[in-house]
Amino acid sequence: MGTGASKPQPKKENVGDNEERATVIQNGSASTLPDNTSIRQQMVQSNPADEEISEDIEQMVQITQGHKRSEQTNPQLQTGTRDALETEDVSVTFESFQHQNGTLYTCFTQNGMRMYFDDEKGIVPFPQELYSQGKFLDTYDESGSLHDDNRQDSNENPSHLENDRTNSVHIPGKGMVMTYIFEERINVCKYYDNDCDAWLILPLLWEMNLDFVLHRVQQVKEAIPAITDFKEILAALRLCNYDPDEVISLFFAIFGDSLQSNINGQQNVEPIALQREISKKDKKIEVLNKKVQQRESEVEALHLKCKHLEEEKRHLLLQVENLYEKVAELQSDQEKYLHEISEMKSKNTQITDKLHNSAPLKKDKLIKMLREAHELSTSSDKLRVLATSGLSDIGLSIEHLRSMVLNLRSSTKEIEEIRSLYQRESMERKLLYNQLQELRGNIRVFCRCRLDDKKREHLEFLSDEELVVNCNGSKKRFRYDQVFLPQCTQEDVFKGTLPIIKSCVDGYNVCILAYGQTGSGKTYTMMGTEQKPGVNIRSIKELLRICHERERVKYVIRISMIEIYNEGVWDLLSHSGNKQLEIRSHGKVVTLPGLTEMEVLTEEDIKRIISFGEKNRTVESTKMNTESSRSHLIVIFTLNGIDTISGVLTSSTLTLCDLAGSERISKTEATGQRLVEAAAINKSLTALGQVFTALKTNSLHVPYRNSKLTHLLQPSLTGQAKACVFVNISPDVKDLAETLSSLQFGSSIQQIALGKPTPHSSNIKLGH
Ligand SMILES: Nc1ncnc2c1ncn2[C@@H]1O[C@H](COP(=O)(O)OP(=O)(O)OP(=O)(O)O)[C@@H](O)[C@H]1O
Repeated sequence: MGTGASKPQPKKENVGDNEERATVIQNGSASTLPDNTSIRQQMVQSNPADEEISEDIEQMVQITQGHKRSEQTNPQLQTGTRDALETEDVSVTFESFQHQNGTLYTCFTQNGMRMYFDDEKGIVPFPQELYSQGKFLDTYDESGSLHDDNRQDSNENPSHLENDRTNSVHIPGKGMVMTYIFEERINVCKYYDNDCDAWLILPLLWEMNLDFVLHRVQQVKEAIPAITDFKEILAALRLCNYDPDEVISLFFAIFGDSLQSNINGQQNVEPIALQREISKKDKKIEVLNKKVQQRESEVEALHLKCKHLEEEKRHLLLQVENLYEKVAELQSDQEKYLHEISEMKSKNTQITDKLHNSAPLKKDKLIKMLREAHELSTSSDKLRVLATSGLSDIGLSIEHLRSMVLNLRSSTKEIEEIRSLYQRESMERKLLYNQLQELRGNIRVFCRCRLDDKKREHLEFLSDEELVVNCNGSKKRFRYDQVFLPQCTQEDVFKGTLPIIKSCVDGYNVCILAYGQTGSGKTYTMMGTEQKPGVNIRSIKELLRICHERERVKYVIRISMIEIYNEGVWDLLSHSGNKQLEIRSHGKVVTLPGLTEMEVLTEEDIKRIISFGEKNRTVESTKMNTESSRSHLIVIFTLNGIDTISGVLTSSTLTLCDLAGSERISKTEATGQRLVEAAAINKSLTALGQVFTALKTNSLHVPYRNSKLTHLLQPSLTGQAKACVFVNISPDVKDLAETLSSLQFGSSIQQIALGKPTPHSSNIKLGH
């Protein structure tokens, strides 16, 4: 650092404390004392309010110097004082004592005696009684180390310190770790700013121009070439007191062996950037997960509201119907009354006419007639009142009816609005769920090791994502989305496939494949046993469960079973037996005309149909003189759904594929029929590898048609699909070469993303 001789020296850093502290070291000679003007200048510079204290200090320094000088000029000085001053390293330490009433005392210790400056009395010993009424702030001794009477070492136990400094962070490979902002004394590179007349921190980029710093950054870079970001290194250097060794150990402690493998050139990935990327993705996944959950509950709420409104609408319609009936009844009553009134009126008229026209009547008859006329008039009045009230009832009912019809209209409108909102929310939920899947990768690769009591010292399972194979003294490390240890259950394994099975119900084509040498556990993983069912039965059970749960969508599920043997495609569900099929393509649509499809409603249906297909497979295998492990078994479920609320149609397929054994021809020493089989398997598995490679390199042409297997799987291995590959391995050391080859195959797929998946209307048409 280019600090000019005339420039003031930087003051000692006093981290996290506003109080000024100063230390003056006197090595037996007055000439080694720092210039007291300089000390004062530093203190004033850092805090002008402390000018008063600095004057005290100046006075004390003068006293100390005077003391020394007087000792030189007066050899008769008291012996005790002389002895004390003649000790080799006589030091004066300045301290600040904070009284609980806020008063700050500036003290100094000389010859073991703590003194302070009193305004009236001058320099006097520090009163004993004050010790319990306040505390000493931090001081530095001559070695530069910090003393603090009132604190413990902050490195020992951070938990007692303030809580807002405590936090946690996820470090890939280490999980969630606790963090704490420590308060430490460190070296800081500053420059002298003439304009401010102060020492300021040199910004990172300029600091890089200093030889001192550059040299250290270079040292770290040379030791760990994987860390290329110089700012990252410099930041670490700053925190480690510019000690490159400490930085190197720090990086190794954090990033561990991944740095080592980078040094050995086995990977090109920059670990820090990658780990940050992973961290970011993890956070994004977490946010998306929350959003998905939120959307799901919103969709559920809307669905409930919709149901409720439909119920209300039905209820209102019933009421309207009742009212119509009541109005009709009242109208007929009204007509009846009106009719009766008119009849009475005509009767009345007739009687009056009779009275006028008839010859003079007898008195009795006249009285009787008058009474009758009176009665008629009274009942006519009554009828009129009844008719009037009937009419007003009708009016009221009509009014009620009208408001109900209006209500009905508005609730129909509301239902329509909710329906469109629901449609939007459903789409959004699907998109979010899909984004989540995309982040995790549309192709997930799992490794599963068969359960075996054989020793497996050549296999080391580092975590549930990593395993190492010891091969002739060298170690090969493989990383997958998940590694299932031999003791993992069928349930554990199935859990890994759950998310993509859910996607299938949302309208995405999904494919689950098991790859590995013969006997490595592919069939066990896919089919399983009666007691321990594998992915096939569990996934379709889950499909049925989700379909059943989504009341608003009506699904039809169909199953078909295919075997690919010697590049021939066979329908295993055909009742006529031995039926070979042709694959046809129209653009991206793949069809298998004549393929048998059966509708399934329950788990029992599926078990029955699959066991029928397996029997067919065994019969055919016997006829063809082969073993089931020499062919690929493909079970396809087609899901057609219609959303009863939004009317949206979805169509998707779940393809479950138990591949033939992947062992190499050279190892099997096959001849004749076996050689033909092995060549066909080799061809199809090589084609599968080529398809994955083309996808990995984003090739314009993906060679799906190189084998029947890849041709058939095309809809499940394109941008619109999601796939999951199980790499099954044997723990037996004699299978080491095949294990390595399978693991390498899995690793090559691991780095592929299928592109952006989209739900679609069916693009694999079966049985037409
Ligand atoms: N994880 C496991 N736990 C218990 N048994 C297992 C496990 N994996 C495989 N097995 C058993 O190992 C034997 C071979 O497994 P499986 O038939 O599934 O192998 P495969 O890879 O399908 O062979 P192939 O290619 O010949 O069909 C079977 O008896 C199976 O039950």
